[in-house]
Amino acid sequence: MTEPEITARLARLPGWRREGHSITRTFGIRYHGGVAMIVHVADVERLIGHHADIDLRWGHVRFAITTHDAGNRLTDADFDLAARIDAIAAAHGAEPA
Ligand SMILES: C[C@H](O)[C@H](O)[C@H]1CNC2=NC(N)=NC(=O)C2=N1
Repeated sequence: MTEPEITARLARLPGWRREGHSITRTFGIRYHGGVAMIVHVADVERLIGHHADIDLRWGHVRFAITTHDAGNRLTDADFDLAARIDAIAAAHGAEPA
């Protein structure tokens, strides 16, 4: 993806931000709720064949997405997964953090 493409896709995903060659978002959620949310995300990841780097902490969970197969560059699949994570987060009552 070109830089203007990345900027345009990111603008349509409020809450996600660029961190180097990844896009990231943190949600507030209680620890065990975070575990349940991650299981749900993992099911969707398996379906679409694309996986986030996930960091679960006490009270929040952070997702970082890049395409490893493309040499850690941002691709369409990253933004697709981000939108799916937003939907799952909403279903689990996760708060924007
Ligand atoms: C064979 C399989 O599709 C690849 O290894 C997939 C799996 N999930 C992946 N997820 C992410 N984020 N980047 C990848 O390059 C990637 N590659």
